[in-house]
Amino acid sequence: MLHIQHVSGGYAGHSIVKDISFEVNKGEMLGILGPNGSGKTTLLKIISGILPASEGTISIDGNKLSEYSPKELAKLIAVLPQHAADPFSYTVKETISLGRYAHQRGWFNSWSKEDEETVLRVMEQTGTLSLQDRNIQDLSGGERQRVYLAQALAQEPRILLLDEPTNHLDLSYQKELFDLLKKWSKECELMVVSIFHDLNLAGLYCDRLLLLHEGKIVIEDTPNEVLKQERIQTVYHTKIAKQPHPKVPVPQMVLLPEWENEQIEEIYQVDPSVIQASSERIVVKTEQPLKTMSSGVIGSGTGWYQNFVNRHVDKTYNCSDHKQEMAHYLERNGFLPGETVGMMTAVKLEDVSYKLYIDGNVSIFVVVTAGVGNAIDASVMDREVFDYKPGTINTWVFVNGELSEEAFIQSIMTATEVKVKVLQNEEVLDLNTGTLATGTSTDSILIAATQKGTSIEYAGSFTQLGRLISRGVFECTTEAIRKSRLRKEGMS
Ligand SMILES: Nc1ncnc2c1ncn2[C@@H]1O[C@H](COP(=O)(O)OP(=O)(O)OP(=O)(O)O)[C@@H](O)[C@H]1O
Repeated sequence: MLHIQHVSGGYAGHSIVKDISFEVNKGEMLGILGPNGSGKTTLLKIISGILPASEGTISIDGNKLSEYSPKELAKLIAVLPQHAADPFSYTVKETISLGRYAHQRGWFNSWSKEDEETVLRVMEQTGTLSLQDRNIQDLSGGERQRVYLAQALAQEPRILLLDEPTNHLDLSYQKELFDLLKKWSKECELMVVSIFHDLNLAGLYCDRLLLLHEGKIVIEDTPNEVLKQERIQTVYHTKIAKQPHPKVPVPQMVLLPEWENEQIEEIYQVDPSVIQASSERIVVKTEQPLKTMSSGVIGSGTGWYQNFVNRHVDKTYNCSDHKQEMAHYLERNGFLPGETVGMMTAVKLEDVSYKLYIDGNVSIFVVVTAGVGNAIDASVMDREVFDYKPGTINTWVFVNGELSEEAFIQSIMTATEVKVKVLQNEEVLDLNTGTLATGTSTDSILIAATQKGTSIEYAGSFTQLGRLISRGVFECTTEAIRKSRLRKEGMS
């Protein structure tokens, strides 16, 4: 275990880092964060023994750093410094082989089979094998960085200290490097202490993070605890937002640019002028992207979208990969799938119902197409499994306002509750069970907000927005169902 206790130190009698205490266990990765000049490199230099600590103790497995000989320390600790540059004209393999120095009994003629195998292995792991005969000075910054990492790994240290190791690396090498370090730290019980400027990379790979500010520890804890929006904004003096990683349970921090504020002046409204309805599709195309939560075939989940397409398909529509087919359809018709939410319906689109609803400084634009031929009662558990059928109720609610995450979710709840009520009022039945239907098997919903203007925290049925959604979805869904039923009756 690496144990740092009340360590202070700096340059020429002036303390840069003050009263630092933390521990790193075997197999653990600790990330050091902090703004420029907060003392990260100074702390790393003190841990490696390059700079003496003016106060406090550093010990490895219970023994103080000062009790180890320089050669013993060189076996224990490897350092990958910032902007490593080599004035000598070595080949890549020679440079990496220098990492074996501390393992050799005498410098001449003592190159062992184990040394050779270790160097070959780390060259393979760091992707430097193909560069082995090149001169280190002829490499790109990223290639050189990998060579120095290989040199540090060839040392087979117990503790690896890294100062911004991804400095010159492109995205794929950043990921590869940390995937490798994570694996090594666990498998070889390596203790890794690394400085990061990229908070997201640190949050993704480190077991714990230490945040430095003006030479002192602000907090040392798990990434989720350290990466709090307020704290990072205060320490880094910049506007950021925290959000969950889409795949793994770690936080991610995103920068909020200044132009985000500037655009508040130009408030953009979504209203009936943006709709284009034909028998083939209903399109809402907005001037600016809207923050969207939806269950569309394309563009589902949360994102920013500018085109909203409800496409008519025949009742017999059957496709093994309807997502891909829909993406091709959108592309063919000039909509970029990355900017579009796409839904399908077998309902005649002439029966669409849409309207703008305004209450003071909040307004919503509701668009509903509703076919109830496939209506089902969702409370009936034991039913035969249906194939995908596009006869459906598609509900779009565009909000002119800035919605919180809660408001997005509550908008979906409110709209769904109202839809169910409309189906009851209209006495729509599940044809299989004869009970009142709650929806169809393929209903889709979309809440899209301009994220400008009035800030809206909540959208439950009792709030201003909730009441607008209740009224809008109630009226539009009722009208759309009636239109669709009338058409069917007219046809029969
Ligand atoms: N050799 C030195 N002599 C005197 N002062 C130094 C020396 N090296 C660094 N400093 C000062 O110590 C302070 C901390 O520097 P350090 O390099 O540790 O910060 P850092 O957090 O690593 O910064 P960065 O993110 O910019 O790399 C800075 O004010 C710096 O000017």
